[in-house]
Amino acid sequence: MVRNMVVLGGSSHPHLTEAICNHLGIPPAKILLGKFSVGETRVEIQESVRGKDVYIIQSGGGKVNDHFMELLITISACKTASAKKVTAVLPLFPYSRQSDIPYNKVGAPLARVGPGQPGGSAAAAAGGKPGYTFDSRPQTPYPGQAESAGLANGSDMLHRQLGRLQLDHRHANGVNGIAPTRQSTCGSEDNSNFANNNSSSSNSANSSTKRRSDTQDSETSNHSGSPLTKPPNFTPQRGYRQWVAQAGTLVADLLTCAGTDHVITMDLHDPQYQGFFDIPVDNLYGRHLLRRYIQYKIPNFREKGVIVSPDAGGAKRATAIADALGMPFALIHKERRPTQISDRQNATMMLVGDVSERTAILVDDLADTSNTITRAAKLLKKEGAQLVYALVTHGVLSGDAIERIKASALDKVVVTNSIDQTENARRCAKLEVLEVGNVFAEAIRRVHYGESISVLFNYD
Ligand SMILES: O=P(O)(O)OC[C@H]1O[C@@H](O)[C@H](O)[C@@H]1O
Repeated sequence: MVRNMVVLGGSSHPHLTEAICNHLGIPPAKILLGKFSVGETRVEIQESVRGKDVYIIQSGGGKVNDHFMELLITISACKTASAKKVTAVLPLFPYSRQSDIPYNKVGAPLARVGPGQPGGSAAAAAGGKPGYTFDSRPQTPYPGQAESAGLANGSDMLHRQLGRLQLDHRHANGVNGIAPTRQSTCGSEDNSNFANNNSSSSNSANSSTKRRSDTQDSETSNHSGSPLTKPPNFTPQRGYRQWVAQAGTLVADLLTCAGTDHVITMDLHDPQYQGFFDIPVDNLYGRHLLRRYIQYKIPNFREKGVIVSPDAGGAKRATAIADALGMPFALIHKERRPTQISDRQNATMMLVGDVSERTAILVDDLADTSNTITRAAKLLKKEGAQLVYALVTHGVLSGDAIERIKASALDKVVVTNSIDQTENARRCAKLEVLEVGNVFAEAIRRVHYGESISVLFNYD
């Protein structure tokens, strides 16, 4: 029984709150969570937290925005009720993939587009249904874009902002017989290289603004008489997305403003996200759980197994497990250049390493749509793997993820219950769930008594 501690559970994951409280030997505090008919969140803490250390359990899956708002209100309620210290326990940190720029495979927001629009798939065009694109929407501003239908249909505010950023359409297109030699920072491949070389790949507003004014300077000099050539055809460049919100900073600020004194989380997608806070953030590792699963549940893992990272970003995490278990390692490289490979599904993935006749064990921090792990599994089987496991810390499994897994080459998907998996496990026999309640309970206990958290990172 721990003293002077209150554990409050948000509505995202009651099972985990219960598991944590069981380990700590205290009941969860009474809290009323609901909604007013207008949809606003209602929180009422039904017991005293005065002078107590409060731990609020709320995870980032499911109705993530509602859960986050509920968390902020609960933190604030604890503070105004004179709690001594408030710790937000976020097994999956919400918005953690938006710590810098919006996530996706190529670094631009995944957007729905209508048939016939740039980026709309052929299938979408044929079926008349909207498709999805990894292109930035709205597109990177470029000369003349204000006249395009896409922008005309966009919000007025965005339109105005983009309009301010645009170069003179007539200059860029050589109307009036004047065309700049280097017309824009956000145009052709050539120009994109030019911009990157001069900006150390920074996307910040300042550097972007600077690049733009450099360009305008160069245009002016062109006007003053140097020989001018027709610019290359303009294609919008990926990468410059000044108008896209960087929600990670906002989320960190909101938590701090609401009154959070401490954050406990697990396997942050980007560990550097901790640096967005000026309060302590304990980022627990899920890999110990995954490692133990391999040791105790995967037959002949040492002789037959190979750890695979589905992308370069997860290589460090995967090699840590491979090294600890003395296992070989393979990497799937996502090739973004066009190739002649006829199998379009796998055209952008290449395997580095040998999985032939082996049990391939994919390791990743999270599976959301499960596109990554299902595509990786297909490739691994094609390369001769006998069995494919996917071991991921956070099973977000949104949208059609469960159907995708069921239909995939994956033999087993192992996730922790950092997000509630009750329904997913019921729907998918391939899914196995590891308990994280004990890990979080021990972290909470250690934080509460001022004991070392790092020992939690070292256990086998
Ligand atoms: O392909 P889905 O499951 O949607 O997304 C999961 C991938 O996206 C990345 O951020 C994760 O690290 C993982 O590799």
